[in-house]
This record gives sequence, C-alpha cells and structure tokens, in this order.
Amino acid sequence: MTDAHTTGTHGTGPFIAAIDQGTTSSRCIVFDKDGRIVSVDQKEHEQIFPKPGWVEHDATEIWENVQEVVAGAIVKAGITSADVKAIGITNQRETTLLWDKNTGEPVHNALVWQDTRTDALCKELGRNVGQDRFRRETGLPLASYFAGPKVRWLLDNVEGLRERAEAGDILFGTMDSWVIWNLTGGTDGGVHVTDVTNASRTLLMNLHKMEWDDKILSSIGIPAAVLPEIRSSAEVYGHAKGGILDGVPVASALGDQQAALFGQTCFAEGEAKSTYGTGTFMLMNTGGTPVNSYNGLLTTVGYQIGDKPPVYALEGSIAVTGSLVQWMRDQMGLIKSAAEIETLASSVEDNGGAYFVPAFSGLFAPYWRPDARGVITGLTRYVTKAHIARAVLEATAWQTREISDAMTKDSGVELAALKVDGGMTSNNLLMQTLADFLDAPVVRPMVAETTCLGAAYAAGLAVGFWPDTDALRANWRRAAEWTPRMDADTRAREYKSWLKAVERTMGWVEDEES
Ligand SMILES: Nc1ncnc2c1ncn2[C@@H]1O[C@H](COP(=O)(O)OP(=O)(O)O)[C@@H](O)[C@H]1O
Ligand SMILES: O=P(O)(O)OC[C@H](O)CO
Repeated sequence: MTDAHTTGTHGTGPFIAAIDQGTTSSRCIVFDKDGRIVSVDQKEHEQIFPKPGWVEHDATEIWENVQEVVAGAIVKAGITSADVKAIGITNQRETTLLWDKNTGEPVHNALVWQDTRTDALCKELGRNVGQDRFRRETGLPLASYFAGPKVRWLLDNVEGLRERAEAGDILFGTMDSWVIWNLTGGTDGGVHVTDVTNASRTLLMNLHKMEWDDKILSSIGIPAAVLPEIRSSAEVYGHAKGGILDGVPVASALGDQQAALFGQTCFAEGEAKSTYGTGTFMLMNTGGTPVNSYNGLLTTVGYQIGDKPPVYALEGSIAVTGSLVQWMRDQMGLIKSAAEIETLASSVEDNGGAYFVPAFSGLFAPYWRPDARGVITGLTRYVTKAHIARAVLEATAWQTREISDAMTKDSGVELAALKVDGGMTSNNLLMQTLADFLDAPVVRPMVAETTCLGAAYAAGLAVGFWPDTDALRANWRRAAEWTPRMDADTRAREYKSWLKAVERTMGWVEDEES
C-alpha cells in the first residue's frame, strides 16, 4: 500500500533527502534549506507475528520499499540526483538483521524491537548478577528490547549460522546498517557501518569509549566478525551506487528517536522532546557526559557530529501509546478512526474513576517488568466507553509524567517545557492533558516530521549544506502550545490513583509462562 502525499515545492534547491526506515513504514522526505518539506513518499511493510510475542520484518521487502519511496519522493519533487546534496538515514532502532555478505540475502527475517522471544535469554544472562549486569558499560538493562540478545538468538537458532558468522561470511546490522550497505552497493562494495546512536542500543557498545565491548561480546556469545564499524552520526560513509540517487553522499545515520531530538533542535543540556507514535520515547539532552540512571531510564547516545565529542541523552521508552488507540479501534471496535478517540473522550468531564495501564507486553521505562500485563481498574457501573477513551489518553500522559519525574531525579533538571511530535500530537485533548499532568508547557513545531528532519539536518551538516547547529535552530518554529490548567490537588490525587493502577499490573505472568 502506498500512502503518500506531496506538500508543495519550496524554493529551487539544492535539497537534502532523508530516509526514515520505521517500524510500520519506510518513507523518504526531501527538504529545502529552510527545513521545509518539498515532497514525501511512504510505504508500509508487513508485520509478521509467527507466535505470541514474536514480531518480524522481511528485510528484503523493506529494502525494496526504501528504493521505491526514494524514487517516489525525488520524482514528486521534480528534481534529479544533481539537486540532492546528501542523503540522511534514520531508522527504527534495535531491530536486528543478519545477512550473508556474499549474496546479500538475509539469513532470517529481522527480529523487531518489540519482539520478546529473548526474555528467557536475558533472564539467564542476568542470573545471580542482576539485569543491570552491563548497565555501567552500555547504559542499558538486560532486556529483550535490545539488539545483542537478538543476535545471539539468531546465531543459536539458524542452522549452521554460528560457523558461517565465525568464518566472516555474515554481517549484523540494525536497519541503518542494512539500508546504508545496500544503498552504497551491497555485494558490490557496500559499506558496513552503524552510527553511535544505533550502536548504543545493542547492549554491545561501551558508551564511554564508543567501541564494541569485547567482554560483553564474549559474555553474550557474539563473534566480532559480524559487527559493523561504529561511526559518528554525521559524516560521509560512502556514496549511493545505482538507483535514482547514484553518486549522492550518504552522510548521516541516527536512530529515529535521536533523530527527532536532533530535528527538534534539542542541542542544549536539559532540552527534551517526546515522540508520540506507536510507542512513545522521551529523550533529554544531558550534554557531554553520560548520566547514569538510578530510576529506570536508559543512558544513550544523543548524537555525534563528525569528529566532535558525542552528546548523551537520558531516555524513557514507553512500549504502548498510539498502539493502544489502534487496539481500541481494531480489537475493541469502540472507535472507527484514531482521531475519533478525542471526540469520544471529550464527551465526558473526566475518567469516571477508571484507569487503564496498557502493559500489553510488560512495562518498559521506568519499570522494565516483562511480567506485567494490562489492566483497566476502578470500574463501576457508572463507567462508559467514553470514560475508558479518556483513560486511554490519560495512560499516555501519566506514563510520560513518570518518565519526566525519573529524568528530574537522574539529571537534577526540572523540565521547563516539553517539545512534542508524532501522530498522537494531533489530539488536542491529549496534549492538554499532558501539560496538566506534567505541570509544564507542551509545544509542537511547524514541521512535525522531526525524525526525517533530524536525519536531513545531520546529513546537511556533514556536507556543509548548513554551517552549524545555530542555523538549524533558526528553522524551528512553534505551531502550537498547551499550558497547564489543572489544580495541584487534583493532579496529586489522580497521580496517586494511576500509580496504584500500575501496581496492579505487576507479576501477572508467572515465571514458567515467560
Ligand atoms: N488523533 C489521534 N489521537 C490519538 N492517537 C492517534 C491520533 N492519530 C493517530 N494516532 C496514533 O498515532 C500512531 C501513529 O503515529 P505515527 O507518528 O505515524 O507512528 P509511527 O511512526 O510509530 O508509525 C498510531 O498508533 C495511532 O493510533
Ligand atoms: O519506528 P518507530 O517510530 O515505531 O520507533 C521505534 C523505536 O526506534 C524503537 O526503539
């Protein structure tokens, strides 16, 4: 299915093209010098669910879609490769692929970040030492979310793969590596690289040295021969070989959430953004030193521009937000479109006493509890579907509040304002609720496609299209702002009830089931 639109041509170029290889779709956006969208093309790919908790993507389909959307965006813009100064890459993070470097064929479907098949392996790796075994080096807890354990699972479960990997015939990559390798020629000299932001999500990179960690590699059981070279987020990795952008420099790579941080121009310490899509990811720039989290957040790389020092971030990842709205639409049939949830929820004054904690695949930040499952609590005969709709929206806002609290505890920085983006930010009630629960202003920029914009900015910096980050800041314009209206007593009372509801989710899955 192609779901694409053009938003009108700006200026005469030159331009930067950004590829966003996301969880549900791949898209390509062409930007002009003011950071405005010139053209967009987008295509969804299949979500493969072989067993409960398993989620896979066909990487060959994804690469075909990427080529199609790049061509689509360039044709819609009415330009040629000569008008494109650089290509930037951003991608769904953690999703793990192994492929044969001689044939270019994936050895298995990609294991998607949401896939929980490595829960037992992670538990085993943490036995006696705890789930924070590699946190000091990597900034991450041992969890099925991250790439390293997924690589191990593939090496253990695909017949003969470990021997081929040890012999140097197999390449590992997250989707950035897969796209860049193919874009730069594949079996005909493709470059095998990843950037520091994507590498920081593998559980395999030492966050302080920006190098693969030999000790962790041997603890998890991954041969170094499969690994890509770790590079900065903004530099020329190679040039496109073949295709509509033949010869154009491939000049940036950032995980999609870090790209959104960059696109929102959160370049100063303490600046934060939250992206509301299928899941929600809040990142705060913490400057040049990694801040350890003692409150369930991830320490991650925000970005690194060329040979400048890396900039770190704290991240709170929420697995289920927009996907809960989809669930209300597709599984429950309570609404016909995602947008309808706002109308339904606005038809009542409050949640009627109901709280919905969507721990559908356990809880991510700040709990990291694979044994949690979803609950709706506080039910009485008074509660209607409109109250549930309200509780659905409140769930996203409360989860953000919990992460914001954890960020303040870990960083010592009080959130001055939250920059938001993503599909759910078109919901005004949700945005107002968010401002109310956070007790801080919530602001949305003119260009809501911050993920692609961030990748374009990084690529543009690498080739001198933009001189520096100050030039990028000048492009950021506010489109909407919501200020808190809730009184402190109500906020405190409601927050307490929410936290009580969260407690009810824990320990639902018994050990043997997980
Ligand atoms: N008006 C709305 N209110 C609430 N949720 C919405 C609304 N519009 C879209 N969504 C949700 O936002 C998500 C899509 O946002 P998007 O940023 O495109 O996500 P992703 O990049 O993760 O695919 C979907 O999960 C959808 O349910
Ligand atoms: O592709 P998205 O927008 O769902 O983002 C996925 C995240 O990168 C997962 O960590």
